[in-house]
Amino acid sequence: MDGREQDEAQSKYSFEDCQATADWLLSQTAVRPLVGIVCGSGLGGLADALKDQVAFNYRDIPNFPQSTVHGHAGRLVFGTLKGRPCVCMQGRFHLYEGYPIQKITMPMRIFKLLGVETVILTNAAGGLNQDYKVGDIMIIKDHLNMPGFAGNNPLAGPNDERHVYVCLFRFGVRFPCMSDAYDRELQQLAFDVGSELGFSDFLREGVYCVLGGPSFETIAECRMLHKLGADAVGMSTVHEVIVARHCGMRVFALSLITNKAVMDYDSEEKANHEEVLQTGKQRAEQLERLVSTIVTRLEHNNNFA
Ligand SMILES: O=P(O)(O)O[C@@H]1C[C@H](O)[C@@H](CO)O1
Ligand SMILES: Nc1nc2[nH]cnc2c(=O)[nH]1
Repeated sequence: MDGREQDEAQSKYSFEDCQATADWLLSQTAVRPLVGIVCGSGLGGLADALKDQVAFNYRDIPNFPQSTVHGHAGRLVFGTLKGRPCVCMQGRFHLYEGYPIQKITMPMRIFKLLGVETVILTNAAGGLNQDYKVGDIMIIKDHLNMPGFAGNNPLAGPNDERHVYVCLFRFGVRFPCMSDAYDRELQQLAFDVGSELGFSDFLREGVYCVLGGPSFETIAECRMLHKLGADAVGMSTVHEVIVARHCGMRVFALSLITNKAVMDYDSEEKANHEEVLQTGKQRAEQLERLVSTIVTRLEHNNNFA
């Protein structure tokens, strides 16, 4: 996209558009969520854990994109997790679906306007770290934003300063900090909860690298990403994190290691989406317990970036 196209894309998802969508949702449900959850590939079962659900198909929500990927149901579910009001995206959007980056991250701004304070994101990822096993859950402590290196950042384009000054920092500043993108207290909380639940054997922490997809990586690419410091590779999350932090929400993110990245020319293994969904099913119950227990321990947050 050139600069003009980027400006156009950005203006299509303006504050007013997001506000209209948020107002529509708030008029349809009495739930006032403080926690927003994004389910990764094959991890949509998390949404089923919500009680007293009010659910919307993405196609029925004004201005909302549509899910096109198998394993992403395309529903926005409001409800409570152990009494805590939540909203859960059962299906997310990816760059490779052909959407502008501003569109795939728009739900983060909707979360903000709904009153969400803490965002919990999950994804399926390939393990680059040689100590990782399929089924491990990696607490994301940092990221490598490869599309961002090439100028594809969800915050590119005009920054609506009006809202910075007039609307109580609803969106955010021109140059947001990302060295504190992943909340350290929440990472510690996740380790504590994981240990109480007996999950320590498969709980890790590491660096997630986002690529555009949809092709999986070559062997040379996996080797390079590992050398650059990535522990896991995927096709999502980072863009959402940037927008969530831009508008001042606290962020916690998890990768389920659904497959081992192929690093060796002698290997017969081949990354495939069926394996990704299958591993999601196998770890679904533990992931759900981990996330719902973390949610019950969250404190109120006013951490504006
Ligand atoms: O939405 P996530 O990041 O969990 O989805 C990953 C990346 C691709 O969409 C898909 C590949 O199997 O899983
Ligand atoms: N890019 C990428 N995304 C994934 N999502 C799940 N596994 C993988 C993988 O190996 N590579």
